[in-house]
Amino acid sequence: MTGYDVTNSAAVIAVSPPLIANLARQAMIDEVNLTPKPGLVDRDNSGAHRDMDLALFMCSIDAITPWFSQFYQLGYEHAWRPAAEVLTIIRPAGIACEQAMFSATGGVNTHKGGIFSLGILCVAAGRLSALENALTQRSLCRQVSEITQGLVARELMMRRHASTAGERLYQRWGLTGARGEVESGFRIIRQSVLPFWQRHQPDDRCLHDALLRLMAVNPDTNLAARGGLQGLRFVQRYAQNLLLKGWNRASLEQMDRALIARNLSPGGSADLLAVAQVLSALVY
Ligand SMILES: CC(C)(COP(=O)(O)OP(=O)(O)OC[C@H]1O[C@@H](n2cnc3c(N)ncnc32)[C@H](O[C@H]2O[C@H](COP(=O)(O)OP(=O)(O)OP(=O)(O)O)[C@@H](O)[C@H]2O)[C@@H]1O)[C@@H](O)C(=O)NCCC(=O)NCCS
Ligand SMILES: Nc1ncnc2[nH]cnc12
Repeated sequence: MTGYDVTNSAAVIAVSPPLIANLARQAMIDEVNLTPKPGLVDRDNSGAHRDMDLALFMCSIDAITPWFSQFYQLGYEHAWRPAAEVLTIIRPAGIACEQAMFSATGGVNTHKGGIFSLGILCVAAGRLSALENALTQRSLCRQVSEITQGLVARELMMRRHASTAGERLYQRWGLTGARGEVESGFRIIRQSVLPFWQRHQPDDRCLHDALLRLMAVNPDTNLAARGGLQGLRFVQRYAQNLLLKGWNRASLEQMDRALIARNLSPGGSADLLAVAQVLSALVY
């Protein structure tokens, strides 16, 4: 691992990956393999992307997921610190993980948001474990929110010059993107997805339903970056309509064609689907 060498950290213990790291890896694999997935990379096509495919996503996942154990370990080691100090401590590892992703993908941004959301989740799990708190949906999301409190104000509200898509979209339309979702403790997942998680359904139908529920409400900065607020609303309304009327594989394939034709990719909702799958494995 270049850039951020964790092997010299005395605190790093050679242990099997913690449960949360394994859950996060499996969730990333299940997300990209879910098919069809409107506008997104899946087993059938690359959605609204010309620079990535399923194989590239698997390379990205292999590069990223070893870091999840490091994130967990960092949360564990620094559990004695106030939550407000943790993000500064873990950011270098997060950025190093992004670099590992870019090295594996030849510079293509496959999982920048996924690294942030799932990475913070792993840090929070390590922190809870060190404090001997039970790992539940509520305790984990509360811990995620505590670690990132003030992130939107610090990094979006007070920033004068935008350097990323997310920062530009905040200045233009007030969209808080991944930062807002994480700082809320994954509110959209807690309120719009987990209460409806259909465990008794076949896996694909459960994940498709969850993805539509995310698309229906998530202010996804990827959609806004590609299609403006009109593009974001188009996808939200389309998903709301399918949830209202009922959907099947054919209607998802039709939505896929509609989003591809408009160059719309709900990448943020794809990341949140992986987060939702991890949380669904925990008790409430
Ligand atoms: C905190 C950062 C990650 C913020 O980055 P940024 O300033 O860019 O802000 P956002 O746009 O808000 O977020 C970046 C990615 O997060 C995903 N996302 C978007 N909206 C949401 C949402 N509402 N909730 C959750 N997540 C959201 C999305 O990521 C996915 O889409 C990307 C692929 O799609 P694509 O359209 O191809 O994207 P591009 O390549 O950029 O466009 P094209 O050029 O192809 O047209 C992919 O990243 C998916 O994951 C957003 O893109 C960052 O600043 C940061 O701090 N990073 C350091 C890491 C860190 O701190 N880690 C700590 C934890 S260990
Ligand atoms: N399957 C997918 N396609 C495009 N962007 C994504 N970001 C996360 N998962 C994705």
